Amino acid sequence: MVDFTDNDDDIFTGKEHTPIREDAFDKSPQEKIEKITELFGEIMETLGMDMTDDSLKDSPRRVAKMYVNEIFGGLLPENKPGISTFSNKYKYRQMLVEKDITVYSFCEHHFLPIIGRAHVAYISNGEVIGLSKINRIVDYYAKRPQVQERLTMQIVDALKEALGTKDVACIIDAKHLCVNCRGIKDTASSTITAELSGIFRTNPITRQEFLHYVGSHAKLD
Ligand SMILES: Nc1nc2c(ncn2[C@@H]2O[C@H](COP(=O)(O)OP(=O)(O)OP(=O)(O)O)[C@@H](O)[C@H]2O)c(=O)[nH]1
Ligand SMILES: [Zn+2]
Repeated sequence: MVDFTDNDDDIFTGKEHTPIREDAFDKSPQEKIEKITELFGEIMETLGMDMTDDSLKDSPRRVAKMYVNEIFGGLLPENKPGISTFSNKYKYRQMLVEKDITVYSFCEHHFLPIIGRAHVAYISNGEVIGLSKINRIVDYYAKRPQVQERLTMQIVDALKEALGTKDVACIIDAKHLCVNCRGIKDTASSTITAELSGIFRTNPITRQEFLHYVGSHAKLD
């Protein structure tokens, strides 16, 4: 069992915490795979699938492994990426933007994909972060059942903590398959969320500069 009380992951805390129970880690990942295999098999049975069919018989285990190890791997705090920061020796004082970060997440209402791009910016307060770590942070929080608003806030919070600055922003532009392929079936629409902190919130020029770099037409005022 993971001792969550000693974990600095924000999975249990903060306004944007992922709703997860305190006994979430009582079962090991392998135990979760076994249980989900059993339960997903029942779903397929109930739908009337022939579970002796060659192509179907291993699907429950495939889905279980995919849930635990891959698409919901961000529910395990031990998968949080190690974030290496360096001191800003070269005194770069401008904005850094990591744009067009691929987002694959899953809507917590329908468990269908959310597919899009994240654009992340920060202004160094003495520390700089390895670029790929920004992509890794996005990926870690995306790999949970999510709503896009919370995902956007979790990314900003993780970077604020890692970099020791409030000057962090994130915009996500994503398509929700629960809107596109079922229900209202609007294939054209996408969703933009923006979490702007520190100077990105207080200074319109900084905010416009960020929007200019990411080429967003979003009107945030
Ligand atoms: N705010 C927010 N809503 C989301 C997100 N992903 C999906 N939703 C919405 O969650 C809502 C769930 O609404 P319900 O009425 O309970 O579900 P439903 O009957 O399947 O709704 P329809 O999709 O309209 O058919 C839907 O309107 C979804 O579009 C998200 O990231 N943020
Ligand atoms: Zn949905």
